Amino acid sequence: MARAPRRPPARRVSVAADGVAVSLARRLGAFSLDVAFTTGPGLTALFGRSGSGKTSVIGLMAGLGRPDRGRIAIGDEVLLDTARGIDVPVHRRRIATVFQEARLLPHLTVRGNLGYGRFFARRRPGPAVSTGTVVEMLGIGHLLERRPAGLSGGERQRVAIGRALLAKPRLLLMDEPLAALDEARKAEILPYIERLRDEAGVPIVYVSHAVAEVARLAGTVVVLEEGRVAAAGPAGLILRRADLLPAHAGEAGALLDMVVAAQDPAGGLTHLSGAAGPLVVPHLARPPGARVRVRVPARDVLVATQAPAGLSARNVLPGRIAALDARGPAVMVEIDCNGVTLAARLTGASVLALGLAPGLPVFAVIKSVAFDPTEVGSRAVEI
Ligand SMILES: Nc1ncnc2c1ncn2[C@@H]1O[C@H](COP(=O)(O)OP(=O)(O)OP(=O)(O)O)[C@@H](O)[C@H]1O
Repeated sequence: MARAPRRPPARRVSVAADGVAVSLARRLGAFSLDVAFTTGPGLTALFGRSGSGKTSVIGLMAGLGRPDRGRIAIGDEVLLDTARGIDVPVHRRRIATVFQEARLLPHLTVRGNLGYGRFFARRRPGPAVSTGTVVEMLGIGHLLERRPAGLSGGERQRVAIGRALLAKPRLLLMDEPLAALDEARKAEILPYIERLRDEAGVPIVYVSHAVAEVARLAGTVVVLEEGRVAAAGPAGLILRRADLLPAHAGEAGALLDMVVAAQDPAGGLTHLSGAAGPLVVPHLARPPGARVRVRVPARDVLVATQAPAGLSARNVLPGRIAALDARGPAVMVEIDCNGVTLAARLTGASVLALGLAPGLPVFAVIKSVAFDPTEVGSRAVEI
């Protein structure tokens, strides 16, 4: 069995100019929360299994409870510092929260609910985002005169996001905003959250326990386990490392930033290009030139030491073994494909039989069924 060299600890993100620095400690009955992390300027996922403390962190950040010890700063503005006696009241924190349930005001129309968000922005400094911009970004123009009861769950969430944005927040907290929606509604709302991330200019802290959702949306991932930060860093690094995702190790995989190169409607295929090499995936309804993020789960990658022939898989990328990490019966193999790291999950026996070792030239074979169109993210900017 291949033994991996000990890895350095997870890389941590640096504090961006408008990033958020959080440290919070609180005892909640038998549960003790003690976390410290910083966010990037885009979307940071708070990721962990049920009961790891995600909602508790969001609640303390929103000011819905007080930590025993803690500090929260957005850029250089300190909202909470228990050591210095600073505790900015909730209504002056300018942190907006979107919950699982949209919590719209039922007697008001969508327009009225959005107006309610604007009401809070009146005396807040900085340029106001226009209602028209928010309505367009979230695709809710046709809903303005309707009441919440007549909207789908996904539509209600889009209105709740719009209302939150119109309150001119400095930070948007989203606590599992898709959890109450079925798969079709989730697929419908994800592109709007991507636009929000890329266009609204407000940092987002997004709670989720779904790898696919985090892979699609996050620039930075903070992994919580039993009230502690188990790992934090760029999404591409955290999500491919089974050792950093103990509760989700079987779902580890690489994130590839790619561009739609060409469509092949007759074959029902889309050709993607990226630094790792070209990939062919089932048809994606995106125009040529669109930037996408593709997740390649490690369990869907095979490793060959010679260029495979007579293979039905279309996606074969040359590379070199970068690292081997034995985890129980499985070995996580990192493959450097032209500067992009792919991960493959092999058995120890396969690693021995192939004689895999760092530096060895190999071919990563990706089963094209690995590409689920609903898992492919859009990105207008680097995330
Ligand atoms: N007020 C409280 N008193 C006692 N225990 C609490 C309190 N609030 C939360 N807890 C406990 O803290 C732990 C973390 O809960 P939290 O809701 O933050 O987790 P989570 O990661 O958001 O979970 P989920 O994904 O299920 O929402 C749980 O064990 C919960 O029972």
